[in-house]
Amino acid sequence: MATMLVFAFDHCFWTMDESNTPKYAGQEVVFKCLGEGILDNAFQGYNACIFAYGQTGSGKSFSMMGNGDQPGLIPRLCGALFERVHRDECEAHSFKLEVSFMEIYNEKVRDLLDPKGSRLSLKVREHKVLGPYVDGLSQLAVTSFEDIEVLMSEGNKSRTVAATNMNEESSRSHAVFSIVVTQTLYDLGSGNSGEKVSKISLVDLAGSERVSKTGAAGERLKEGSNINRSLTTLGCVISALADQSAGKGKAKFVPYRDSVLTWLLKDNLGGNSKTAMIATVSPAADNYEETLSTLRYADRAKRIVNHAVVNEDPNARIIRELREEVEKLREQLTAAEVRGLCTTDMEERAEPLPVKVKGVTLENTSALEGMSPMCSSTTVWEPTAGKEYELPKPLKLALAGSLVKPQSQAIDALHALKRRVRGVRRGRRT
Ligand SMILES: Nc1ncnc2c1ncn2[C@@H]1O[C@H](COP(=O)(O)OP(=O)(O)OP(=O)(O)O)[C@@H](O)[C@H]1O
Repeated sequence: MATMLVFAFDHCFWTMDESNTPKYAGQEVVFKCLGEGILDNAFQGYNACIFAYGQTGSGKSFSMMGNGDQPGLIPRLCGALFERVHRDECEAHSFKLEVSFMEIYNEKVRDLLDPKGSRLSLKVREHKVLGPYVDGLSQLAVTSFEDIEVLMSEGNKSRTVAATNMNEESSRSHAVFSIVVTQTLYDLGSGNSGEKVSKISLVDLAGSERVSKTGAAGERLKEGSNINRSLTTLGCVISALADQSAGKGKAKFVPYRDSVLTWLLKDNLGGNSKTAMIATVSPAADNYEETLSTLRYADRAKRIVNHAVVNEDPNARIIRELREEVEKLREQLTAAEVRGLCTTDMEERAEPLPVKVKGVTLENTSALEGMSPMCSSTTVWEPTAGKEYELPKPLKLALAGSLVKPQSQAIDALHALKRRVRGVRRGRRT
């Protein structure tokens, strides 16, 4: 009897035949599904990560980097990142973007953006607060998408690739492309500022493979066993974290340190990061074992629950909260204007007042239902009728039979906001 295996996933992208338009999910579709969410998270101040896992030749590099005609997630993300930066940049909000690109080859870290082009391996160290990091890794400031494009292309050229039986240009290393986005928020009134930092890590893993299939010998064999070692450790880390998330082994040891890859991705795998995994599988007939193994990996990874937090300092948090409040108030005011509901009367009233329209007093203001008047304090302009109605003071309009006072609520909230700002400033002075 056939066994049915069930695997969980969030999206499935079919990329086998471009001519099959209804089914085919191109690079743009993958970006819209995964990339845009990751970008939103990063702008909110969360760390974010996408990593691609799969058998050699199954499309990891294609998904992450793509090619000239079909750019993958990394270039699309970078393009969209700059679009948003240019849209949001203003006097009260500035951005700093820094890029690094490294590969982990035979358990050693190499800087793919080293200006001197040295192939020296760099040391991994641990910071008490920030966790594991690569000592001496270039972190280059970029101000445009073109800057990033140049760095990407330089880095890709330096990557260790080789031909195997299964892929002419097989990545023999794990590549980690990172962008650190630092947002500075300024409170123009008080001159205070705060920072929000997020790190986006985009990881193209080396292919999982069976030595017999890749035809590896000599140097390729050594690479292969190191690749498999780090991917096996990744599997163990994912399993331990999945068990922890399921409450099965709270104190279960997570072997992050058993490979450089898992050590450096510690936060992305089980900590402060919103992480997505792309599992690539190939339709070739004899790939059953590899496909099964990839799906098992992905299924376990999906069970991990990370605990991401917004990386912001206290000043940035206060400025953000105040801005959110101002935004909410603006929305309330706009909604009031759009719905034509306004009041010059700050006091609560249970009943609508009679409204005088061109000398005629309307006892029931629901007669104005369906109109969309634009209000000033004493007149109502009804654009479709081309008429201006004069209104007595104090005034309150009730459309659709309901009495609301959005403007007064908004003003109350603004007063509360001002009191809070004053309180914050006073608190900071003392
Ligand atoms: N969805 C796809 N559409 C078109 N071409 C693809 C697709 N996926 C992969 N390819 C092509 O297949 C070849 C192998 O893909 P790729 O290099 O991305 O595999 P990989 O998983 O990164 O392999 P490795 O682990 O050996 O580096 C490349 O020439 C790539 O352009």
